[in-house]
Amino acid sequence: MSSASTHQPKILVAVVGVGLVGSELINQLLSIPPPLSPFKLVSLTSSSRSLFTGKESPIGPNDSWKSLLASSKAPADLKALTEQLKQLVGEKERVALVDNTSSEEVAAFYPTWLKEGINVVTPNKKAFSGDADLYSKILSASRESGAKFLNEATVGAGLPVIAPLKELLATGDKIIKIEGVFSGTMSYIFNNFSTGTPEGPAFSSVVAIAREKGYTEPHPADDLNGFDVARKLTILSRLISSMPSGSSLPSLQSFASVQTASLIPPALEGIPTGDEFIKRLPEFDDEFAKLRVEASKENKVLRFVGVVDVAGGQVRAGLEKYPTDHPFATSLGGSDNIIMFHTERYSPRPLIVQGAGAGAAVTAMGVLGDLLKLV
Ligand SMILES: NC(=O)C1=CN([C@@H]2O[C@H](COP(=O)(O)OP(=O)(O)OC[C@H]3O[C@@H](n4cnc5c(N)ncnc54)[C@H](OP(=O)(O)O)[C@@H]3O)[C@@H](O)[C@H]2O)C=CC1
Ligand SMILES: N[C@@H](CC=O)C(=O)O
Ligand code: NA
Repeated sequence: MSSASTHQPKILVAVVGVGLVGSELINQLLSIPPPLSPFKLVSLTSSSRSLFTGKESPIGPNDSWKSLLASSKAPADLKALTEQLKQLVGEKERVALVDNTSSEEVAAFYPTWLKEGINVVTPNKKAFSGDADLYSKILSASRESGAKFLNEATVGAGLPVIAPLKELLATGDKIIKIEGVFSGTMSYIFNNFSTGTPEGPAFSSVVAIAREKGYTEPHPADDLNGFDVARKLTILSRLISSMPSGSSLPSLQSFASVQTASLIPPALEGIPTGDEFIKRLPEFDDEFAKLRVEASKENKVLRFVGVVDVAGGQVRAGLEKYPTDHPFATSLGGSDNIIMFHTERYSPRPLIVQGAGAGAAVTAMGVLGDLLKLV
C-alpha cells in the first residue's frame, strides 16, 4: 500500500464515553480500512469499565468492541488511563483522547492530558464553556506542550462552525454579530411545534421525540433551560474575545453569564432524571400552547435563537417570534441549525452555515473530522 499513512506512525486513540456519539464514533473510525487508517484504537472507557490494549494489539474492525469492553475487569479510572497514555507519548507516537461524555469530571482532566502531550478531541462543551479558570488552564497547557484540543462538534455538531470562525478571525476579518438557531433539540421542537398556525402537536410530545431521536443532552432539561445554547455561545464568544476586535464582548466567567431565557417551568426545575422530567412535562402543555396561539395571531412562529452581538457587546439566548416568511421559519427542518456570521467582509449578506445540528452520525463525523486534522 503506498498510502502516506503507512509511512507515518499511527495516531493512538483512546475513547472515553461510549454512548450514542461515542459508539458511532468508534464505528466510523473502525470503518476506515486498517491499511489506510491513520489511527490505532488502543483504549475504551465507559462510565464503569475500561479496556486498554496498547499499540501492539489495537482494537480492529473485526473485533466486537462492545463485548471486549463489557468483559473487561478493569474499572473506569481516568488517573490510570492518564498513566497508560503517558507511556505511549513518544518522539514519534502521537496520542489523542476523545471525550464523548458530557462529564465535568472528564473535562477537568484536559489540562493534565494536554500537559502530557496528549491531544484532546471532543464534542463535550463543558470545559470550553465552564469556568474561565479551566479554560485558561487548557489554553496554557496546550501552548506549553504543543498538544492540540479540537472541539468542532461542540457547536453545530458536524457542521463547520468553529473552523470557519477561527479562519475568519485568523485572516483579519472582524465579527460584527453571529446569530442563529444553535440547538438541534430546540430546532426540532419548534420546527414541529410552531408552524404559524394556532394548532399543532403537544409541546411535551415533540420534546419526547427529540429525545428519542438522540438530539437532546443526556438530561433534556439541559436543552430546554437554554444552557446548551448558552454554552455554545460562550465557546464562540471566547474565540472572538481572544482577538483585539472582540474586546467589546463581555468576558464571560462561564456560560452562566450569558443572558438566557429558560423554558423550564419553575415546578420542573431541578428534577434529577430525564425520565421523570419527560413524564411531568405534559402538565405544562397548555402554557406552551398559549405561546403558539399568541405567535400565530401575529403571523409568526416561535424559534429559540442565540446571538453573539460583538458590536452591541451582548451575548444572549431566548425564545423569539419570527414572521412566517423569515428564513428561521421557512428553511429549517429536522434538527437543523442555522448560523449566520455577519462580519466586516460578509456584509451586508452574512456567511450562512445550515444543516443537521444534532444526532449521532453527524456529531461523530465532526469528531472524526477533528481527529483527521491531527494527521
Ligand atoms: N447527541 C448529539 O446530537 C450531540 C451530542 N454532543 C455532545 O456529545 C457528548 C455525548 O453525547 P451523547 O452521546 O448524545 O450522550 P450519551 O448520554 O448517549 O453518552 C454519554 C456517555 O458518557 C458516559 N460517561 C459519563 N461519564 C463518564 C465518565 N466519567 N467516564 C466514561 N464515560 C462516561 C455515559 O456512560 P453511562 O451510559 O454508563 O452513564 C454515556 O454512555 C455530550 O457532551 C453532548 O453534549 C454534541 C453535539 C451533538
Ligand atoms: N443537545 C444538543 C446536542 C448538540 O450539541 C442540541 O440539541 O443541539
Ligand atoms: Na461544528
